[in-house]
Amino acid sequence: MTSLRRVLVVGTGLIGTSVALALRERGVTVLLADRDPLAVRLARELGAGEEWADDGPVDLAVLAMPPQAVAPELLRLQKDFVARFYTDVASVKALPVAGAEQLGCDMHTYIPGHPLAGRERSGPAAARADLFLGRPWALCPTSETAPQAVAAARELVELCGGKAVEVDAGTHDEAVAVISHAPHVAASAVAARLATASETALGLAGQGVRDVTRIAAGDPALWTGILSGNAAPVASVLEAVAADLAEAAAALRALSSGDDTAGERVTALLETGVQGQGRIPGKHGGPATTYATVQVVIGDRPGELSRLFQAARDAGVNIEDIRLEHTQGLPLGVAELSVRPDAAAVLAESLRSHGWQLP
Ligand SMILES: NC(=O)c1ccc[n+]([C@@H]2O[C@H](COP(=O)([O-])OP(=O)(O)OC[C@H]3O[C@@H](n4cnc5c(N)ncnc54)[C@H](O)[C@@H]3O)[C@@H](O)[C@H]2O)c1
Ligand SMILES: O=C(O)C(=O)C[C@]1(C(=O)O)C=C[C@@H](O)C=C1
Repeated sequence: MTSLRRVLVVGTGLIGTSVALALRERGVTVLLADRDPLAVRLARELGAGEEWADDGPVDLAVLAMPPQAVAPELLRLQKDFVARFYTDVASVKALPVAGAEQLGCDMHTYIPGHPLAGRERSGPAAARADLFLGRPWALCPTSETAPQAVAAARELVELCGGKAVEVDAGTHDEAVAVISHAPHVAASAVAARLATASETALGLAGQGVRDVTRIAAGDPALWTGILSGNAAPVASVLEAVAADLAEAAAALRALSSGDDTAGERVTALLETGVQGQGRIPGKHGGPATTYATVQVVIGDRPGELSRLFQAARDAGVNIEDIRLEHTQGLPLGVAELSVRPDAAAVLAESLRSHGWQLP
């Protein structure tokens, strides 16, 4: 078993700094590098580690930069014998592997990786130590990757609280086209309609449109790199999505022209959607759990959420998920707490008895 004592993070943006923070919490010495000195300084100030001064090799180097930058950077680091092993976190895997092979990188010490966790914000300020907790983390060893490199990456994943999933690079890229990359483009297409929507329409926006478009706020430059690095698989999924959308539009057009039978064609798509959505595994990769929700009115002021969490803790109830709905123009909102079904009544009663307002 390898033991990661010193890890170098190259690229101290959202993912690199999150990895660094998670490792620091587990007592690992973390060194930080980025081509942007401000990103390193901010990561350092956030407690993610110390600036790398090239003072002796590290156990593992984590390359956390845009996909197209991974292979050239790997070559540069390997030439300087910076680390025993190297991994990356890029959202596509065939591209950096092919690039590393073409550039003549040492493929024995390189273990390609990809944590399936992220945010729609970039940079160190958005980093979180708990970002990877319970999340899948793909590891894509090539036929040349040394078993010790795989063990080092597995230890990294474990230290960050993720769940390692070994899969080859091609299968990974096909999979993420369906579960991440095409959904991002679809979210952008829906969000693009909002760019010209009326103020009246935007003023009526509820949680639905927020849920569907959250990821569309991601960095366009980063996402152009991701999508172009997985172009063919993403194009195939988008063609299927476009065909479904065209069919739904045609059916609704027919319905509006008086063809009452066309509604069934829409229902068919909605039903397949329910089926597909239900197949997404639940939290921590286990089977999907149906949680009960408890709604609580909360004031829009500092400390209100932590008071609510404390109240749930006092009631002995674990909050599985939380959603906040803001009430426009009012200094309050509604927190929707997802809890195990058998805990919902206990939590509701306890909150009421402590003066919380439940609608
Ligand atoms: N954003 C997500 O949700 C997410 C999730 C999982 C994986 N990823 C992958 O993680 C990687 C980083 O994404 P991010 O969201 O942290 O981006 P980010 O923009 O927050 O950070 C990227 C950092 O890399 C630095 N950088 C770029 N080229 C460099 C180079 N050659 N050498 C050193 N530093 C360099 C940039 O200065 C920046 O600080 C990408 O490959 C992305 O595909 C992103
Ligand atoms: O939750 C988000 O904000 C994400 O963008 C996360 C997400 C995803 O699609 O699940 C996005 C891209 C990454 O490669 C991995 C994770």
